[in-house]
Amino acid sequence: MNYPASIAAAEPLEARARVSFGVTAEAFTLDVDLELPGQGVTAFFGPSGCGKTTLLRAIAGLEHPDPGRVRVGGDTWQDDGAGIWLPTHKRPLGYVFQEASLFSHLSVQGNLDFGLKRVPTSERRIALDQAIELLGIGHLLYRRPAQLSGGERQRVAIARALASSPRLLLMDEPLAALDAARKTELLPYFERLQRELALPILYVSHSLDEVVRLAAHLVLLKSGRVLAAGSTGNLLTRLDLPFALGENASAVIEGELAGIDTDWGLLQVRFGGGMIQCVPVGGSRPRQVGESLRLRILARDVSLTLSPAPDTSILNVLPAVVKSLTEDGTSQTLVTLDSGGTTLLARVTRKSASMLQLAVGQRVFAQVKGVAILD
Ligand SMILES: Nc1ncnc2c1ncn2[C@@H]1O[C@H](COP(=O)(O)OP(=O)(O)OP(=O)(O)O)[C@@H](O)[C@H]1O
Repeated sequence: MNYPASIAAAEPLEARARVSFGVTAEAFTLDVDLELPGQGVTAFFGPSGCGKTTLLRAIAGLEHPDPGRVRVGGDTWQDDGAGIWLPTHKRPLGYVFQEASLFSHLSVQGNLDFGLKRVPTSERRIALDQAIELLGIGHLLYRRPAQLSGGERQRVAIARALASSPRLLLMDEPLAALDAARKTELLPYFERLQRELALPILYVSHSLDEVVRLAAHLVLLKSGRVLAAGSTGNLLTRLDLPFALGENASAVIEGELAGIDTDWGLLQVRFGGGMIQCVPVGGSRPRQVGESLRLRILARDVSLTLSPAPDTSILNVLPAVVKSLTEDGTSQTLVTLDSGGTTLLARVTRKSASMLQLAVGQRVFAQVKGVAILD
């Protein structure tokens, strides 16, 4: 896409916001001070009512934080100290909601033109046909919103947001209103957005799977405060946060495509702990050696041995060191492992942990049964 390198998000996004509603026992206060990557997807995650939407609205200028400071792509949208407050319509942002709010009396093309008209030609950083191509809606341009599926409507809403050449894309549960099949259909488009657009995307979701798949960075909110913020991989494996002990506990590996094994149809991904071979599943796009890849490994898909088994169908056996052992109070033990600087999780039975006499600092081999490619 034609976002110039200067906007290519070298500048982090800053959001300091305090917003209070009500004065009774029901009162709610959002109080955050965040510095976020200026590129890629950052997810806001947390229980219902923790302030995710309020935070997006504060950044958009739909709430007036006091105090507040918002900086995006090197521009200041709010700074109380300097007396700066840009109203929402002056902030170059796109806002995508759960329900696509398209104009029903206009065709798809008419809706897109509306987004385009908001921006003077000199400030256009994205061409309409690029937005159309990116969201795969070229064949829908003459339809009315009522003639679109829910997923198509959402793709048009995103293309319309992009047509206004935003420097920031805000997405508030954009998949929540869609059924599972439509969600699966839409996810690759979201992945394209973050891969091909050099702008930050702030993404609110209730679905941890969605967050892990799309967001390299995560902000965990609780009761209006930031409980934790950082790379998704780091937060997922932290034992003081709710993810690691959950049913779908997992680790994320940041690696690089080292080779493509065409004989066996496998991708070879190198990371700090060695090499992982994985099956390029789903509608995988063509891959290039050297590109970055994120992999997800569920704790329940990792078993441990003290020496590599000679006869096994498991391709990925990674040397690792035990970092911690946490019993869940029943029959399971969660083992955190260091594999060349990357944290992996393994869930084994308490009995197995006892039989292997697992201890912190011990060298083991992690047998990885399943690997999912995230982008
Ligand atoms: N305009 C308002 N006036 C009063 N209270 C509000 C207002 N907007 C939000 N709240 C309250 O602020 C709190 C945070 O709401 P918010 O919508 O930001 O939460 P959320 O994390 O996005 O929730 P959900 O996941 O359910 O969408 C809630 O307790 C909500 O009731």
